[in-house]
Amino acid sequence: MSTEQIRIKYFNDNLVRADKIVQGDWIDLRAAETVELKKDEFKLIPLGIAMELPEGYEGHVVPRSSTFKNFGIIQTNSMGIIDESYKGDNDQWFFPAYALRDTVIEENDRICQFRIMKKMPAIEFVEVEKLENENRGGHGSTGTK
Ligand SMILES: O=c1ccn([C@H]2C[C@H](O)[C@@H](COP(=O)(O)OP(=O)(O)OP(=O)(O)O)O2)c(=O)[nH]1
Repeated sequence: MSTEQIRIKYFNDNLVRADKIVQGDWIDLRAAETVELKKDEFKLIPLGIAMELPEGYEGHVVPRSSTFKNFGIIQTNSMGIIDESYKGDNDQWFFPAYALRDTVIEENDRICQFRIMKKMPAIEFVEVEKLENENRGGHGSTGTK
């Protein structure tokens, strides 16, 4: 299995470096500085990294499952999308955080995780009057049991 190389820049000398990972694992990301949030406050938490993603890929950033329990924050965009073009020298990744309680996130706390994904193929929309397929029904149409 081949290994992809990703050029990464760190904005903070103290930040724990990302490890080489086993195929398929998500990669944890860390707060690059200590951030204090009051209940109901919103802040962008810097993740202290910028990357040049492999051509044709984008990055997906989501919270760790323990993030809310540990820090009382949720990610306001649910999932962060890192565009392939977001690769400038100052294109630092960030985590948009909303606090549901007073909290402190310490430098190097692992608050989220990411993976790279192949970008969608080019798509062209073709407008039609009818789709001519059977209706599946939605919003609970298959029941709960
Ligand atoms: O959680 C996130 C979401 C985005 N980004 C960075 C990478 C992304 O490429 C850039 C722009 O994000 P997006 O396209 O989602 O933002 P937008 O609100 O559409 O702004 P823009 O007009 O800059 O595209 O911000 C992050 O670091 N973390």
